[in-house]
Amino acid sequence: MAQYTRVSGVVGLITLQNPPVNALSAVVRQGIVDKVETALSDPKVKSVVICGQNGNFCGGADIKEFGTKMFGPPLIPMIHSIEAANKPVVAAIEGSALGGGLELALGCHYRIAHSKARLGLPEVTLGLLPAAGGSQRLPRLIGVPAALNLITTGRHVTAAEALQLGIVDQVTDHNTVDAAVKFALSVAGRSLDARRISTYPCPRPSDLDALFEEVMQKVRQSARGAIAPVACVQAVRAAATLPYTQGMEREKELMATLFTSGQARAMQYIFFAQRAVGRWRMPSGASWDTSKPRPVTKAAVIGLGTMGRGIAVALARAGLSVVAVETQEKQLLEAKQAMSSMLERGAKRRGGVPALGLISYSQSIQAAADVDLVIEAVFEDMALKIEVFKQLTAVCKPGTLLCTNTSGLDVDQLASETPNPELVVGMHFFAPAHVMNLLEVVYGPRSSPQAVATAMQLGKKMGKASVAVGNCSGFVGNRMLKLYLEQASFLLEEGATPELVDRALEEFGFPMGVFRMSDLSGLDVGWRVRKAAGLAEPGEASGPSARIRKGYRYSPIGDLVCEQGRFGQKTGRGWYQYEKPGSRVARSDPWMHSFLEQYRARHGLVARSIDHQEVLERCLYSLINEGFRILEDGIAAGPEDIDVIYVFGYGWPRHRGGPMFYASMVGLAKVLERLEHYHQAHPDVPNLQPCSLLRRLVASGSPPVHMWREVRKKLHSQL
Ligand SMILES: CC/C=C/CC(=O)SCCNC(=O)CCNC(=O)[C@H](O)C(C)(C)COP(=O)(O)OP(=O)(O)OC[C@H]1O[C@@H](n2cnc3c(N)ncnc32)[C@H](O)[C@@H]1OP(=O)(O)O
Repeated sequence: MAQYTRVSGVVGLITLQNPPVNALSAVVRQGIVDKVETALSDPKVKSVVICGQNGNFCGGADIKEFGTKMFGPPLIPMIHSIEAANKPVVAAIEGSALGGGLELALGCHYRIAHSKARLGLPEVTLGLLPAAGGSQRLPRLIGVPAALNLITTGRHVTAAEALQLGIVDQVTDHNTVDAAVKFALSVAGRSLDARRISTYPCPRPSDLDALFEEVMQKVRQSARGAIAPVACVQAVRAAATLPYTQGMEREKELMATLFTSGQARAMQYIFFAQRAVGRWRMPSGASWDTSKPRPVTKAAVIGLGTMGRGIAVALARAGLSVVAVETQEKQLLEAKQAMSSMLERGAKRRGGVPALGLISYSQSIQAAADVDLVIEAVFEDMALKIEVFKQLTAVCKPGTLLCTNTSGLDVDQLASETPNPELVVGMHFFAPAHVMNLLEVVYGPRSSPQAVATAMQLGKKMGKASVAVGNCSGFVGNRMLKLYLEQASFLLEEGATPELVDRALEEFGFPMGVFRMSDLSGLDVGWRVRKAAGLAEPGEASGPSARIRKGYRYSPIGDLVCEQGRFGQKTGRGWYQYEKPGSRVARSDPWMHSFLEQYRARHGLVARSIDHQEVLERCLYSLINEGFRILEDGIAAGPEDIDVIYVFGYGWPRHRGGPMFYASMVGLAKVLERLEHYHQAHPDVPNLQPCSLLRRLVASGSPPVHMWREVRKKLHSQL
């Protein structure tokens, strides 16, 4: 709703009231319409200020209303009536003015923002476009190039940037409502002819066609099949080429297509999933609302390889005091240099001061004596990690949380080597750790809820989507990835090329196909893991047993490629060839094609034609099937956890909502049928056998994603 008061005798103050972000629900819209009318019809009122309750202007349309029947006054006429008012209306922007919130502010005649406010049109991140006039007013106000940038990326700008761009008229460090009221008093009675943005001509750059062509090309390339960014460009083009009313018609048309699209549903699902994972729950029943995190102001990072460096930088950026420990002097000096330039580059990009002073460096683990939390980031080797944990136990003050950065080692085994296993959790960061926005917080059966709460809060402070998951080999992300990689290798054996597989996955929306991605991360990492697990065997054995391990189908192709010293980009050769070691542009490699032909010939395999659909079904459905197993095992609390992990950590296209959401969009019955089909065709691949939760969900009528937890609970209670 909205509250109305008269202040300073002549200013009508309208306060939006819908905690926590004053979203424009039907009741709020009705409130605004009513209170604006009251203010405009009151002869004592000379000007109006619109603000939001609790230091937050407005987080935009109420996203929860999107899937439901819309009630209440629509946004567009509401904003028009504000703009058409004959008394000045001033928006007092604190907190955020996003989406419909900024569109409301653009309908006002003036905008005053607090210096800490954030403004933006993030609709594109929800699969939409700013369709309450935002796509038509913003270019008229700040010009086409700047508006295109904001609308197609959805990025939030600071008050300072908003002032520079001309979105706001004034920025204050003091009470924003007071400043807006003062401003409203100063402009009372002034002509508003020049303040109605919809009446402005849209500034037309001379090279309009070239500009739109360039932006459209860029957007199509980075959108990877997402339709909203393309529609955003089309809407801004309408602003630049059509009169306002026709532009509004075009905006409406484009929005109608987006609003009901599966992509918008997927992106809105991810918006809420990202928030839902913060409400974590452990199988013991302990949860986010019953477990209080410990304060962490000082942390240590042990081991300054690639991961350790990124983690230490991310901690310092989050404002923590960091002790960075590396026992090798040369490594320590290199790390110090690299981390300083990472911090400097980051500060330059974001604006601000690099947090160099927050990091102290040491060669001795003793330096971790007084920290609240340690993140061990040494080499992925259990014996080494156990040794480091022993030293930490001897050195650290009692109660220090011991976290291990591992991508799949047994957190519980490590915990059992310490006298206080309840203080041990896994923190699986993704490389580069100062850039990637995902963190898997891994709890073992003995991790205390407080340790989990602390790691989750720290992850949030570091700006990462943090997901609490149970302990198993590969946790959630890598456990599922293993099956995806495995299918990709099988497809090569059966006749596909790396190019074909990658093209199918990139057309689906992944930024890189599986083989290009493996070349980027380094093929030797997985090879080492397979050797340690007794899977990779040296030499080019032939015959049926060469492709069987532990009774099941195994593809040694990746091992053979590594035996050639082809580790990907870093060696200039992998699944593709590169101009030189370290180059990034993957080029098709005739060596690989003849290697695959020889491999098939040696193993008596006859290449067959494989299409994109088979690539997608085999790679994605096997990964999804493992996702269902993970839910069944209780390793992830719900499908949202898996989807957030995949969208934030594994490049799953956001507009497809994550693997579990995607499965529900495809139809669970179809996924089940295709898995059954492929399992019949490949009975030596047990992972293709559909898991019982998937079968159970199909048997219960394929309920929507948010109901899967219930079905799983019933399944468990019957076991
Ligand atoms: C007719 C169609 C018109 C469409 C135009 C639009 O306006 S589309 C919406 C555009 N707005 C946005 O995309 C903003 C979304 N919100 C945010 O980015 C952030 O919430 C925030 C405003 C920057 C605040 O961030 P903060 O970290 O402080 O809080 P949370 O993100 O945790 O949010 C708190 C709870 O509020 C819920 N929520 C936030 N925004 C909305 C919204 N627009 N509609 C409905 N609900 C919203 C959010 O889900 C949190 O609630 P939970 O119960 O915890 O999920």
